[in-house]
Amino acid sequence: MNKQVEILSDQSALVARSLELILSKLETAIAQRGQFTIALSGGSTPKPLYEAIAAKDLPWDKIHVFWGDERYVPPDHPDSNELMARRAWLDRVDIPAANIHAMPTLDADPALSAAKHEQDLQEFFHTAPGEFPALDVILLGMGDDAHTASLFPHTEALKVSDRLITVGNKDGNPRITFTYPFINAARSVIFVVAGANKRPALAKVFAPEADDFSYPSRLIRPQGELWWLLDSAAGAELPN
Ligand SMILES: O=C1O[C@H](COP(=O)(O)O)[C@@H](O)[C@H](O)[C@H]1O
Repeated sequence: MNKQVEILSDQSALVARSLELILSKLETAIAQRGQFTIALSGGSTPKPLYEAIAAKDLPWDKIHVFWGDERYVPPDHPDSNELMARRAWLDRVDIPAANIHAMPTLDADPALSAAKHEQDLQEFFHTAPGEFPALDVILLGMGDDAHTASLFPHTEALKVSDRLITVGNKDGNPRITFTYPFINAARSVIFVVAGANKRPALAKVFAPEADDFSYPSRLIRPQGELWWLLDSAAGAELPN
């Protein structure tokens, strides 16, 4: 694992650096493999980044968009991660509908949605059950409880290591989420984290010793690159 930590002066510098890094991974992926695969995070932090990506002139037909997690709500619900990304980015550019690989959220049983999405991913990446394909970039956020994607502290999703997709649990409400081994198979994992409220969780995630099940972002140890892009409010108390 190649881990890099950058602390950016403010939110706009954080967005600019995140954009620069993603565009460099996109250029390499398209030059080497003819397409770029990226999984998006939800929450509030990445919205200005998605708006900045939408303003670029990119080869949209070669870009495939996935989500690292989704709230179990219809795609037009205000809490939907898909809706946020569509409004901020995808609805503003000429990306083919077939390149948008949203997580299903309309089944009676979230486990069925997770299984369907797993199958979709296996078909897209031409992988067999039990194999973990490598996305070019997985963007992640981190909650102030150190959750990432929908891998929440002390939940069953943290024990799932034989699948790509599983059902997360946020205070009793289901979510759909990438599993940690699937995230760890990515070529680049990029955390984008902002705000002073994230400092205590970051201290635990960066500590040499702490419990992975209490601080799930610690489980993210990818085979490829691991980037932590932080604004100065989030990164203020990290050791140099
Ligand atoms: O619930 C979620 O929260 C995390 C962190 O969100 P933020 O608003 O603190 O940036 C996010 O990464 C995840 O995708 C989302 O579903």
